[in-house]
Amino acid sequence: MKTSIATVSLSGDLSEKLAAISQAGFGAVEIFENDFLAFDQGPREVGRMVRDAGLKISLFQPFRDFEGLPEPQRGRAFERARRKFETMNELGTDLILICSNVSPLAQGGIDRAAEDLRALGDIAREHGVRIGYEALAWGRFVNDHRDAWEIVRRADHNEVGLILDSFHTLSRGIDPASIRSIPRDKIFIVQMADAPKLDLDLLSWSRHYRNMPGQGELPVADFMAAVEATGYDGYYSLEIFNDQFRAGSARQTAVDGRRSLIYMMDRLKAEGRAVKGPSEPNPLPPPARTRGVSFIEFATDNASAVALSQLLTTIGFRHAGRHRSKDVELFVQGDLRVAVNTDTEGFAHSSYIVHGTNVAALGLRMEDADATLRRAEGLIATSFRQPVGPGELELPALRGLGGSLLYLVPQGDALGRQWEVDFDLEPGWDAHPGAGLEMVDHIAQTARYEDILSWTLFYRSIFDLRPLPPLEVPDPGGLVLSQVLENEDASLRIVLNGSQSNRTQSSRFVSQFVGPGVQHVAFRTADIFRTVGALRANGVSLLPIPRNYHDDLDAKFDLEPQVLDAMRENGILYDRDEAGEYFQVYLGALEGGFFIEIVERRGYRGLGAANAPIRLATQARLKPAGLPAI
Ligand SMILES: O=C(O)c1ccc(O)c(O)c1
Ligand SMILES: [Mg+2]
Repeated sequence: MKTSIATVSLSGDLSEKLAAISQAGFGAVEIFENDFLAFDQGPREVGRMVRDAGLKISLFQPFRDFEGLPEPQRGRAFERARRKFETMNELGTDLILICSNVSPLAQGGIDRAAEDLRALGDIAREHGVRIGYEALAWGRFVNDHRDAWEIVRRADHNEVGLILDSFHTLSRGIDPASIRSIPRDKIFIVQMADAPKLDLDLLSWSRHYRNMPGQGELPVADFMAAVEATGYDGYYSLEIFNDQFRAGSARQTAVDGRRSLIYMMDRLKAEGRAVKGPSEPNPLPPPARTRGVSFIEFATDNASAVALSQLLTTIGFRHAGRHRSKDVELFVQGDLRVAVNTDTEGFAHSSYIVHGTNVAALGLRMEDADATLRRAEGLIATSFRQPVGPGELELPALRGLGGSLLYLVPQGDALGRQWEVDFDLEPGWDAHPGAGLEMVDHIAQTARYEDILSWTLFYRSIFDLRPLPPLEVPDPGGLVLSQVLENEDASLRIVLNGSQSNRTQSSRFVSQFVGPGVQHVAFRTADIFRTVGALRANGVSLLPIPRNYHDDLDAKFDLEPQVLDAMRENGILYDRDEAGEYFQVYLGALEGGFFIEIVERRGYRGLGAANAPIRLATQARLKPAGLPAI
């Protein structure tokens, strides 16, 4: 697959963009005219910079408002084009994009447009360049690739071809199958973009909300499959107009872009919908199944470890053992494994220095850990290794959110032995029902707002987690975007939260406390009332929920009075969906803002989104009194 990306997709100046694009492994770049015009070096120097970065220029764009003009504008448009061709010769590119006319002066008429393109094709040929015609979704007369193709067909000129752009086709609901009957040599380049479904005018939607294939909701795979069916073997070129990407890290956006194309192509191949060219690299290992969370590892220091260990013990964990060669203590309850790492060297220690006490690593149970590692590397994720003691297990690991680690824990024998091999364990260490906490229900990670799409793609492409429709949750300090991802059997649920306001709990966690990372973990119990009873007997205080909330519950749901009273008394939140019921309770936060949630799920599938604003408001209100520390 030949990959390319438009400079308009990234932040920074032209040289920063080129460095990021080259580093992410793209073969080519579309030079967006503004990036060139605003740069302080001439076309020859820019061409050299591109080649020095190991890239080609796939396209120079856009050339606007060309076809179907009356004189004298028509003559001027030709003159303008001639000048661009000269620039292209100096840049060292042979393809320019002409987007369909949006000018009120445009006259329309398919044959008039075809004649204009044919005449321009002659001039292009003299300059050794080609022109590609693209239907903008909001073009005045041409807004559909089928019409653009008819114009190109009638222009009947070697130097005149079609440019397809998934956004323009899919945003208008045009069936991409219509691409299958276009001859491949007339498709000069294919631009790729996805987008969330929004009820917005086409131009604003396109200019602000495009995202990478696989990050949005448009049927980009069907579009790409249709292109593949033609035998097209040119560039897939990302053209992503997105406000967050313009503000984010160019390097990250470029990596995400390459990841998205590799992921899309891999999906198509797996479904038998892509042409397998001889030059294609080996397919990625298929996404291996995740089987829930194996362990959670905190990085901390000796002083803070006291409070953390105490918290774990009061909620029913027992100390189960100690690492053979590192300062790591293991705590166990039900299927839960929590490691508290106070080592003064290695990864956890660096994590502690940077973030303070935090969840430095998560262990994910993988059906095939090695295959997942290879898949992740194929999707240009960063793997991680650190020295292990003699005879100790080395788990494959990836860099995750905020620099944390995701250990890929193999299933079967190795999994069972992981603790025995590396830890000195106390007798009966793995049979401890404690307060009834059995497993991890979900992990909530807070990210920078502009990084949520990036991590969504990460979890989706590598771990095959399915993103649910994103939600906006009100916090007293602003809105929080909440993106849930889950695996097939919902044994792994990850919630990504991020906010544009700097006054929300999420933003304060990122900017003032820990940085991007795990902000809360929800443990699941089979009986929340019993668990809460045990916790209270241990002196654990729970987040008190306002009376109004439970009065409203009473009005909304037909609950037993004793159950409602018990919920009121213990600050238990409640929700119900067509599949069942959900109970939630929150503990106070540690210094830095990490907190624990406890849930009971009776068939219910969601995460209690309706209760999140109540919880956020309560945490914000109690902040000065010290229950939740943030
Ligand atoms: O928004 C635009 O103007 C614009 C310009 C060039 C393109 O290729 C495109 O898809 C959109
Ligand atoms: Mg385009």
